[in-house]
Amino acid sequence: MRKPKTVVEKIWEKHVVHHEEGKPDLLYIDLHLVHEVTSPQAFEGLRINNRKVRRPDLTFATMDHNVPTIHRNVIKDEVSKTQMETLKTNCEEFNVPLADIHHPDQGIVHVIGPELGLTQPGKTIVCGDSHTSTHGAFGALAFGIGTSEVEHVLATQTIWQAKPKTLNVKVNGKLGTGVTAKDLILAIIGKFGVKFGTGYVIEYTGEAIRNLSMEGRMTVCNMSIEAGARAGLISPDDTTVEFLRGRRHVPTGEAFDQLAEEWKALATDEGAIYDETVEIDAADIEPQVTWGTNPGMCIPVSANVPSVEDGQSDNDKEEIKRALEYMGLQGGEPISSVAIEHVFIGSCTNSRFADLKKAADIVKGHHVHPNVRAIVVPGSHSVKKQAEDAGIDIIFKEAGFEWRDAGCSMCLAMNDDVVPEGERCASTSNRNFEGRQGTGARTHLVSPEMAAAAAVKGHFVDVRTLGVPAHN
Ligand SMILES: CC(C)[C@H](C(=O)O)[C@@H](O)C(=O)O
Ligand code: SF4
Repeated sequence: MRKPKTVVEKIWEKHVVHHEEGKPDLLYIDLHLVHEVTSPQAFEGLRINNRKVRRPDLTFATMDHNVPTIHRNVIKDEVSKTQMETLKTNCEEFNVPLADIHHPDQGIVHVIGPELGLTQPGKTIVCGDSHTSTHGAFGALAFGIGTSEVEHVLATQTIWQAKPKTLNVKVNGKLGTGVTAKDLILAIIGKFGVKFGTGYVIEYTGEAIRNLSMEGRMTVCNMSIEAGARAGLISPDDTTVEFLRGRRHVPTGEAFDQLAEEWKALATDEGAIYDETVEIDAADIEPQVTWGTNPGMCIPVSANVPSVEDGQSDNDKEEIKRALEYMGLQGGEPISSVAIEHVFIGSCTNSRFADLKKAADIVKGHHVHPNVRAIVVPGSHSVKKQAEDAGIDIIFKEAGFEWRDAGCSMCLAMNDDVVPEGERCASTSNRNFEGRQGTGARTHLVSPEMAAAAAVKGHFVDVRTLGVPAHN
């Protein structure tokens, strides 16, 4: 009998171009996604060395980090403006397809890849961006790379990579009503820490993962990097196939059916061996809120913010102390008593149509709290359009939310959408580091549903008490 293999092993074997014992492998790359922040020096390197982009047809660029999400034509920041102009010039010169700021395909790079069907099971996918792990939701091996590696991939369509170890994160049972994929990944990182994935590619398995929609799976894989992992992925199944059916860059008819069978055959075989396995029970998970300055510093919405004395070691205590100080919290107060001034619904973690729809379901018939400024930033132009066609923009606007154009926006302070110093934001993004949403800004990571509920109440609240429809 054939030796059972993991999805990672199967993809790896199909992509090794050169192997030498004890050295990294040279891997073929099927899809290279490019954005304006990490590509300028890479293209410049090609120019200096008089090289071409080897496979422009396997390369796709967009503008996301720097783009304004209102007044599209007014780019105030000089660096942002230069980076966007440079990407345009580079894509023209090197023949790389580009969805620029005004293009109907524009959006956050990790939202548009799947949306266009560029992201497919079994592919090796890279991008000069750490959240490339998002694409792993499709059973692709997708990871972020640095700018010098971007240049290498542009020039050769390959990359040197040491074969990673595999870590099975098995999620048993079912998530409760009102508990989302975002709560799941926050709870995983909260339980095992922000370093437990270091050196591994995580494969998420188990009943709760199988039951997730593709949007939910993308949310989970997106945050693999916040667990320290190289990448995170989920074996392809019928959910994956159905999401991709009919998308622009996938074949149709019989060719699709054949491809779908190949995709499903990539799933990890029964009995395959992982280097490590951890397990968690979905039923134990409550809606989560981060209280501190890394995504592992999260607690259930019913819990109290930890106090310095709760630290297990001196180091722990020091970390808690610093985080409490930065976050302007005492320690010991219920997280639900913490008032917020901003709500951001967006980012590559939670800005897809399904995310916006679920947030809108909570908001409907309510109004944003008078002390709160709330914005919704669709992940792509096409998400925006889909939401508008469904009337979701109206629900948000009537409730007092701002309805913006697509981009990374308030996820990171690289554009005009910034949280002012000392102010607090409930955010559906993936990073709550010091200064992430602006100098001195205080970020609390939550699900779209929890963000919507906080916008209405002006403080964190268990969304389940507002009566939420059953979905993940
Ligand atoms: C700007 C980019 C390099 C960065 C990343 O790699 O993740 C950004 O997307 C982020 O989320 O911090
Ligand atoms: S939305 Fe945020 S996390 Fe995602 S790519 Fe943009 S800046 Fe990075």
